[in-house]
Amino acid sequence: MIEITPVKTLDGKIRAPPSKSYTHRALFLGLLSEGKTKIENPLICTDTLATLNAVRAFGARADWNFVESSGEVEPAKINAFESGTTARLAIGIGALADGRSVIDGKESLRKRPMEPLLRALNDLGVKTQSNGFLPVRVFGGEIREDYVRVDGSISSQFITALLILGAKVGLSIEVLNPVSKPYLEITLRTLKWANVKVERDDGIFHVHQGVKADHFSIPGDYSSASFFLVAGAIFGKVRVEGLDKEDVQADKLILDLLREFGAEIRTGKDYVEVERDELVGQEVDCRDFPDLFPILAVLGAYSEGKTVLRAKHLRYKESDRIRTMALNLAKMGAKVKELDDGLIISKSELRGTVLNPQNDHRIAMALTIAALGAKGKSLILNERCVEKSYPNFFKDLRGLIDQ
Ligand SMILES: O=C(O)C1=C[C@@H](OP(=O)(O)O)[C@@H](O)[C@H](O)C1
Ligand SMILES: C=C(OP(=O)(O)O)C(=O)O
Repeated sequence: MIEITPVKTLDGKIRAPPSKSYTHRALFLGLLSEGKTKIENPLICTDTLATLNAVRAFGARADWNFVESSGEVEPAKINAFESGTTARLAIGIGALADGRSVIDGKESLRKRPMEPLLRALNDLGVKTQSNGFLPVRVFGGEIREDYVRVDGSISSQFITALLILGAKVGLSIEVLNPVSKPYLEITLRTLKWANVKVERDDGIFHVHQGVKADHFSIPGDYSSASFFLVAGAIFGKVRVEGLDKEDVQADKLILDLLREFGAEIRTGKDYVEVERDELVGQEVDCRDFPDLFPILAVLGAYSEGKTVLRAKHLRYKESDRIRTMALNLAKMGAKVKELDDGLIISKSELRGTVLNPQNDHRIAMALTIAALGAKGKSLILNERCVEKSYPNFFKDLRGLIDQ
């Protein structure tokens, strides 16, 4: 556990870690591309280690900065740890391997749904075995159809998995009720960098066969940066360097959201700076940026009036993020009400206490920021869960406080 001592103000800068979403995609597209693919500035964390291990298990020679592959995929046993992105993308890639692949994970990942992707693979003629959750067995090697419909109402990762599969075999993918839509833009952008041709026709993606990935340069991660950007809005001024203003990441929307809450935002060539101003609560549909939900709930606790946050699929992440945030913020004394699809939180005087993020990295990071303004010290249990996406989070926080 780690003790968090409240701060009076923050005024400093950090450098954003690389993007987890881009790193996953670069590694898997390197696997599917014949030859050597270079990866510059990859994120090294538990989730991307699961993907690096998977790429090796599927037959490539790979390390953090390169993947060398025949372009073919061998049957493999995959342990995705707790990485939903790794598991879903690996299940799709298992359809290419001539034989049986087994994709499994641990703890929270075994509770996260896989069924919409399995149904899509079955419709393509790929045999799978599972109860709709991990472990999943995929009997690959024969894809008999080139058109598939997929339900995107629980996760965009099912669609990303099919888009990446389509780069090898050619697929038309009809998407129903998509959530987290900007993550599809990240997928399309990395497919473009891998010279994959994709045509869009309303809700249908036509992915042409053929992938040649030579080089990826991973941009800064807005999801990880969001914790410190919100800290700037609440406690003073924070500059985050290494962020690309032109990026398509879902959580780049934190900038517009912070403006709507009332914070001062300044941007430069590769940085974003947030400064405290009068914060007023907002009603936000978080369906397209689910990873911002935990830190937006904290922002709501420091904003005048009420903040309403909604996104039903938040219950299917590393924890039930609606319940976990509501319970912990209530324990801090926040005025918070859990809804079926989100929560309502009002400006509250928070008090330090023992906080349990339920092993969910984004909850641990959000509660840490909440604790910085509480009355009295807090303890965060199992804080090492942040290593899933942001191993240097507490180091960066200490650096910011010491500036
Ligand atoms: O495609 C990706 O890289 C991700 C998609 C999102 O998941 P959902 O599409 O399941 O919401 C997001 O929560 C996750 O952190 C990463
Ligand atoms: C949910 C997340 O990632 P994944 O779905 O890959 O586990 C996350 O990073 O918050």
